[in-house]
Amino acid sequence: MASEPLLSVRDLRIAFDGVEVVRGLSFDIHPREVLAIVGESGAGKSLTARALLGMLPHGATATGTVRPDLSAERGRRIALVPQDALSALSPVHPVGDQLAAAVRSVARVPRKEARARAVAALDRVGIPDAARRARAYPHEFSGGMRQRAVIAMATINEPDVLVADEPTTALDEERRDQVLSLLAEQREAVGAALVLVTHDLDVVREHADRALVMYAGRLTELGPADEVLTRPLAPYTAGLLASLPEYARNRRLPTLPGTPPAPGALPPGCAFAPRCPLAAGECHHEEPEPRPAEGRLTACHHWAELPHPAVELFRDQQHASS
Ligand SMILES: Nc1ncnc2c1ncn2[C@@H]1O[C@H](COP(=O)(O)OP(=O)(O)OP(=O)(O)O)[C@@H](O)[C@H]1O
Repeated sequence: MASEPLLSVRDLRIAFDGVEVVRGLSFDIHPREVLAIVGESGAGKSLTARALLGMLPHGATATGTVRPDLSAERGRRIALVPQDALSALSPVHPVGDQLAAAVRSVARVPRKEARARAVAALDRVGIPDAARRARAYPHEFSGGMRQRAVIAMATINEPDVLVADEPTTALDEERRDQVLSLLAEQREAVGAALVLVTHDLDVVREHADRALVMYAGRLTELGPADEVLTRPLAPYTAGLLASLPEYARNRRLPTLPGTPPAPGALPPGCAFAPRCPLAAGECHHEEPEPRPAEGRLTACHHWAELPHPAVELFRDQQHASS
């Protein structure tokens, strides 16, 4: 990507009680791009997203750098799209007042102007009769309108970076698509980049420019989303793809056997080796570093040996074990 990065993360490490759960992660975020962070539960996706916002949970210690550090300008240059629209809004203040307060928290603008921006933001996300609705309380909004209101809140100050951590997990498929489309449209409207944490490869396919695949707190693969999803270079990415219903339909067993290692109980070498059909030799004693490969980064000693299509790797493994 030609542009100067908006944010550069270098050697990010996050630990609890001395046990590292994010283990030396480096990546950039470019202006206006959608970067999806994917991987199984526990991979460190949420903590990475929270580190960008300067919102790590109590007890976490972090080293490494995020430059520039936008966390002091949270709400203005970087903003969180909350997961749960209801709890993100205060029940005791009208929605428009909450949006106006978000404006005034980062800029000295007169109340009237903040109020006008709040109404414009509600209008922009498609809330009908926004001037009147701005005076309503969250409980007077439907679920869909609340969702719209929190997206308006996240984008009202036109941040450079939006961070959305599984923004649609609690929603059914139809609502999920609506919220993601609205988020995509609003991101475009304010010109922000989006860091999108998700389990859902369909969401990545549809909405992301680049995909950062994480496994056991490390970068496994990073590259253009369509390339990563159609021709993965890392066996772990291939395993995630092999688990999709479109590939798994005709099989009796889940196609990515096993579970990720617990933090603090990592195998020697590559953390994915115990689940990897290609693991051999150095995989069991040397953890692979992310290296450039075909215009991407991949952390695998054997990426060049992946079959095409890569999901065949897991089909073969299944036949061998059944
Ligand atoms: N507050 C905490 N205290 C202790 N350990 C934590 C805490 N938060 C996260 N962890 C541990 O850090 C690791 C990474 O957590 P993280 O939430 O970033 O994973 P994730 O990839 O986002 O998973 P999920 O998809 O389930 O949200 C996990 O092993 C988790 O147990």
